[in-house]
Amino acid sequence: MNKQPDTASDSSAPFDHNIHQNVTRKVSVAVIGAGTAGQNAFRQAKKFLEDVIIINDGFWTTTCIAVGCMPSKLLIAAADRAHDTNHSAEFGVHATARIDGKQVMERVRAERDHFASYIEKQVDSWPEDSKIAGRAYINKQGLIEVNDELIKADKIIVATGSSTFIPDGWEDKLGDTMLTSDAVFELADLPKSMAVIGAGAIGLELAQAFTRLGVKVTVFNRAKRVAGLQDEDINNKAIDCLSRELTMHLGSKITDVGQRSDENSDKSINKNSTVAFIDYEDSAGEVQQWQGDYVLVATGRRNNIEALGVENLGVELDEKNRPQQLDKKTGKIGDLDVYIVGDANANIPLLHVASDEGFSAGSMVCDNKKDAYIRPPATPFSIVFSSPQIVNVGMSLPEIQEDPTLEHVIGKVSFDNQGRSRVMGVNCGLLHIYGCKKTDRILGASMVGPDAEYIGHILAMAITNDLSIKDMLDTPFYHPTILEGLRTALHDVQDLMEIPYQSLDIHQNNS
Ligand SMILES: Cc1cc2nc3c(=O)[nH]c(=O)nc-3n(C[C@H](O)[C@H](O)[C@H](O)COP(=O)(O)OP(=O)(O)OC[C@H]3O[C@@H](n4cnc5c(N)ncnc54)[C@H](O)[C@@H]3O)c2cc1C
Ligand SMILES: NC(=O)c1ccc[n+]([C@@H]2O[C@H](COP(=O)([O-])OP(=O)(O)OC[C@H]3O[C@@H](n4cnc5c(N)ncnc54)[C@H](O)[C@@H]3O)[C@@H](O)[C@H]2O)c1
Repeated sequence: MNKQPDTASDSSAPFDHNIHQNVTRKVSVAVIGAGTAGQNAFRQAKKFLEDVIIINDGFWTTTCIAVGCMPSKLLIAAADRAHDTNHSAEFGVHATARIDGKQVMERVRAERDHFASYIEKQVDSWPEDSKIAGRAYINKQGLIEVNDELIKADKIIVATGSSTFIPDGWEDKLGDTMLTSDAVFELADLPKSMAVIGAGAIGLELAQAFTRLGVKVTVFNRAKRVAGLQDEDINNKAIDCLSRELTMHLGSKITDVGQRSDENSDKSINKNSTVAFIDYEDSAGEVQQWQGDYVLVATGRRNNIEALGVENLGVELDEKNRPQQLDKKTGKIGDLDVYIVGDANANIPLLHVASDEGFSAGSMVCDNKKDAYIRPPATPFSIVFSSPQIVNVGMSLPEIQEDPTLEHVIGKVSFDNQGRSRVMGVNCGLLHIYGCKKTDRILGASMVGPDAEYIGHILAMAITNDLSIKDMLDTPFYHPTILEGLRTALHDVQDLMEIPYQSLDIHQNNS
């Protein structure tokens, strides 16, 4: 736990280094948090500066590898194998998967540990005196308290990540029947049943994976929305595709959660014979109850900043603990010598963003910026690894609609009958591309459908590199691919444009 503010040495002046205290170290740069953002920041700063330290509480192998991106994708990989085995009858291939739950979970952990070992090796190679294992707190004097140390740093990079948000009281009420993404990958075996609360990225990915592995999963979400989709048509299509295999109570209101003893419960899962329950009102307002082995709480994540003491450095936080005056390119806060990067700044809590921001902040703290490379803020881009995948790129539809100068058109393609998607039996989906009428450029896109991760990458590349729709349509699309669906949507955008397609005329006039 964080230490409390040192009231004995209270000071109203932020970052006041003149206050006499028993400083144990003075360094140029302190990085707090050794996840992806912090490790990148440390490595980059260390290239140019000797006296850089990194302080971390908990494991040093990053959230992404230990409990995030990688174990979740490993579970999905096993689930997809099972799903394909069990759903090949339409191809005339009949099989039933025999799922060994213990082996599934063991592989998830073994492969996760394999990835973790590379990070461990890297951290091991850093000088011992530059690493401190412990929870940091920034005191009223702007000094870092950690273990028995009091550290004065000229520049501080905060990379403390985020944690699962659990609604008040649920942890106590659910006890051992509650899971979060931190605990779920430690399950020794697959349970029989599970509720997943939250239909965001974490909830959807894990709910579908466990369903495909034979667990009876029920998803609860308070909004009639999945993955936070903001384009109604795409949201409705995603609900349509996903609900073909997932039981989802969208628009439901949870009124209570808890655990109770049940003699019929599976003792191999729960030695105390307890089961979890959820009292809820369904979307029609009917009072209902769910009962099962576990409740996986996936109700969002919050940045780890509330009790860190960044206010003592002069950082202002809003009511949601988001730092004000954040330079999204570098993580720098106003003109302070403070950088807040990765999930800690609550801007875009995704791995590639944490990685880039950490690298940029690590470059910024070096005096010799000649060798520094500040990465431009990435085009917004997210993928939910459900089947079908859900992707958002660039500006969202509400953002575009808010700006009347962005005269937009929406190019569409359905994947329900798209050639290759149908061949592969993955034909459920919809892509919307938001194009700007005047500039022939893509403003953004939202999609649910097969191969969405690749379509998303192509669209992100087009937006980042300012490619026109015409540039994209002049690029070959191989036949038969799912990506041909992207071309159909681009053609649809073009047909709605005020700029006529001129490729042939231009070439002829110039020759
Ligand atoms: C289940 C799950 C699946 C995900 N899947 C994806 C995905 O597929 N793709 C994707 O892009 N993103 C995914 N994410 C998000 C991604 O994992 C995060 O955006 C990313 O890991 C954040 O990195 P970070 O460096 O900001 O924080 P972290 O890696 O969390 O590092 C923060 C570190 O700071 C430490 N710390 C906190 N407070 C203190 C303190 N006071 N003193 C010292 N140390 C402290 C923490 O213990 C931790 O070690 C997923 C997340 C989860 C939970
Ligand atoms: N593939 C990926 O890139 C990936 C995968 C997993 C996680 N992540 C990252 O992790 C972050 C956190 O993911 P998340 O899914 O936990 O959060 P989220 O904010 O995306 O989704 C939380 C969901 O829980 C619902 N919810 C909240 N409180 C509720 C309640 N009391 N009852 C019912 N529903 C409730 C919300 O309506 C929302 O739909 C994401 O924003 C993303 O940045 C990314």
